[in-house]
Amino acid sequence: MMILETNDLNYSYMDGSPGVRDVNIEIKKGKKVAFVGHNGSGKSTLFLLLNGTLKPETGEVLFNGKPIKYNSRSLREIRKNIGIVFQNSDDQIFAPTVYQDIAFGPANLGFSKEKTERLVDGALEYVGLTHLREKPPHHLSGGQKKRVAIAGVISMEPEIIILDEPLSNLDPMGADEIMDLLNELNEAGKTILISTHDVDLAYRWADYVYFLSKGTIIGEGPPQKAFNEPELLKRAHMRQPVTLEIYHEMRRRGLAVGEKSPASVLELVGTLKPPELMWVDVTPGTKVGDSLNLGIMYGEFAEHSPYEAVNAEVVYIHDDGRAIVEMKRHGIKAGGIIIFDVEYYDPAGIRQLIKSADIEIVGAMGKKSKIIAENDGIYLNVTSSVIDKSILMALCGKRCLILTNGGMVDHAKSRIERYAHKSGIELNVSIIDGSNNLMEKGNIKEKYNVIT
Ligand SMILES: Nc1ncnc2c1ncn2[C@@H]1O[C@H](COP(=O)(O)OP(=O)(O)OP(=O)(O)O)[C@@H](O)[C@H]1O
Repeated sequence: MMILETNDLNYSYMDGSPGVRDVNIEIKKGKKVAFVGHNGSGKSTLFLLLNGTLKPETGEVLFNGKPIKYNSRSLREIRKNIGIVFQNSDDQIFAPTVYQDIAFGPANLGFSKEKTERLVDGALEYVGLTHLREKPPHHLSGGQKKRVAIAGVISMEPEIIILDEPLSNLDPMGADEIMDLLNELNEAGKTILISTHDVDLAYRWADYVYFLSKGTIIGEGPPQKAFNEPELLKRAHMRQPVTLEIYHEMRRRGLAVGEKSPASVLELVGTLKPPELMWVDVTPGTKVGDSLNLGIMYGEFAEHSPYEAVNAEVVYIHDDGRAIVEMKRHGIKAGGIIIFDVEYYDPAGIRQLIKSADIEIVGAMGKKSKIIAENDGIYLNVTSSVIDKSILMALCGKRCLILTNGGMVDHAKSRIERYAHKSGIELNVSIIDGSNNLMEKGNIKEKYNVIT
């Protein structure tokens, strides 16, 4: 059964502006869905209809199979279960302190003072804003305000979270943090809907995409299919995502293999076809006969062993600092990834682990892990797209540590397993959590024979 669906939804504004027309959508529980469309295409109107803020002229919205009724009881249930985060946080945040602002929702639902306090403090911790509990929200940065607005919604424990343009006005790091948070909420079972003009974001993030134009759904599907329809993109006033554009260009030049469009940089790298002779940029002083390290080949490209390091011998140096090199391969072992559940964190243990397992790359997913690492002065090499970047590093022989917690531990494991299954590469992966005593034994390298 669908968690949220609409039947022939129609809505026009009082002044006659058409909001949405004949909209039919079906959202499965636990999915990440993006609504992509030009300015004024009806995304915000649709979102307000989905959580009962607007009442359709005709058609219906169904939550868990039941049509929304526009009486106060039904609307209360809907607003509790379908939280909406507005595009402009200032439209949502109004109380004198961050705490009071987040408490507004649960208090309005009639929860006791104790329950409200527990929910608000939980939400504040989740979004990493506990230290700003008593601050006036209008003194916060754009990214912090966005997190207050998200905390206000999650404090009501909704099943669905809708975010209208969640990344507008955020800098790249702030945007990564919000997406990280949304992925964490999704891993915890929430269904997440966003609207966006950002095709790159919709392409890499969503499980399913709807394209809107002039209030109507003009196309839909999994991103790898929908974004490969040039006519649809044109009608939606959208362009192709950069990853896809590069992939198609590489294919045209015979540099990529495989039929399935890559969804990420990781998958794009997987399509690369290895030439035997190639041009590369070289540093001044490089001589003919020098050896360069170019990365790793595997699967159908590895000729003699499961993984092959590709070195290249310089055979010709051109005046402009480029050289022609000839590929030389030798079999090696790929690196590995340790997933560390920070619920079982202790500062001395983690430093010992980094040292004894020769960890070269440390990444953190989720606010809690980042705060723990920051407080302990642990340098984080990677803070966004952590799983994919760790896989890329492991493929180049590096040893990586991912700090995370909660549902993200299993998510990281299954993402790496899925990659290993699809690509046929066996990556060395291990989890450190409460179920093993690796941290206590002192000699992690021996106990932890995964990374060698
Ligand atoms: N309060 C309103 N009163 C009258 N017309 C409105 C109102 N809000 C939106 N509209 C109109 O409804 C149509 C859909 O607007 P909507 O805000 O839903 O689009 P959108 O896709 O969210 O746009 P954007 O990407 O710019 O946020 C537009 O023609 C818009 O002018």
